[in-house]
Amino acid sequence: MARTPLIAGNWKLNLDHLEATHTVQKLAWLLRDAKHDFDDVEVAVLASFTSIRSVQTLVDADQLELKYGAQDISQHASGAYTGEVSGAQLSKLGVSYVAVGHSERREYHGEGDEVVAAKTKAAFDSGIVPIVCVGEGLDVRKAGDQVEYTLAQVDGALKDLPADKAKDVVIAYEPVWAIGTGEVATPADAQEVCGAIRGRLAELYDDELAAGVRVLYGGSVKSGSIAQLMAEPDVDGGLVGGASLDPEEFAKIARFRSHQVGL
Ligand SMILES: O=C[C@H](O)COP(=O)(O)O
Repeated sequence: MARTPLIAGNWKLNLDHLEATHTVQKLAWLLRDAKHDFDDVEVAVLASFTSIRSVQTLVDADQLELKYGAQDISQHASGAYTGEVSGAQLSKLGVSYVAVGHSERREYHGEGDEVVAAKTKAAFDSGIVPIVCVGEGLDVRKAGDQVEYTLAQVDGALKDLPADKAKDVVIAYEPVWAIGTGEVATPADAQEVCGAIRGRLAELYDDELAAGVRVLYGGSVKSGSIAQLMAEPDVDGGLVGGASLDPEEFAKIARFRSHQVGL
């Protein structure tokens, strides 16, 4: 089954709404004439809550072929949860994607499997596709337990998720030791775990569902490394942090096909 590659930029705690507007304008301009190598690649940016409305206005007004999303979602639908943002609120802003279970949420906000599963469900309940982030830390990698550790996170995030939702989930394998460190996983490292994730999806659901789910790699992705990562059979895109703040670099990443070997 053909999977549409997804290149998603996670801006994290960067860019106010004016900077976000400028970044999207520049990105759209850089990608405007990329039709030949870009047609079937989806590009998205995950903005701070304060920027989403501005990004929406721009994307709608200029009919940009750019998706956008949020970096977090409340597990609750409404109520006395000060500071939280619900799926319904995000959905009203035309959000397509939301990151769930990012390692920075797990580490700094104590989000464990239960919360990640609840947020995954909350996203689907509002018609938003969750990008579920999983991946091991350095100690786990050194012990050689990266596959087992990451698959346990996949099990936790998808617990009780029915197949009609799971078929649309996006999973991002982000080894924590590669995030923001400049140390990108080798294509073989990425493939090992991304392939195992697809295998686990086949066990949890079935082969057909597993074959349709997009599995991204994240961790110091740059324009110089994306093409080789994308050449791996089970890597369907990138979740890009730092490099997504630079529209020129991010556009180059999105146009990975133009610098894939042999093209
Ligand atoms: O969500 C994105 C990842 O945390 C990767 O961030 P990075 O590209 O800055 O390493």
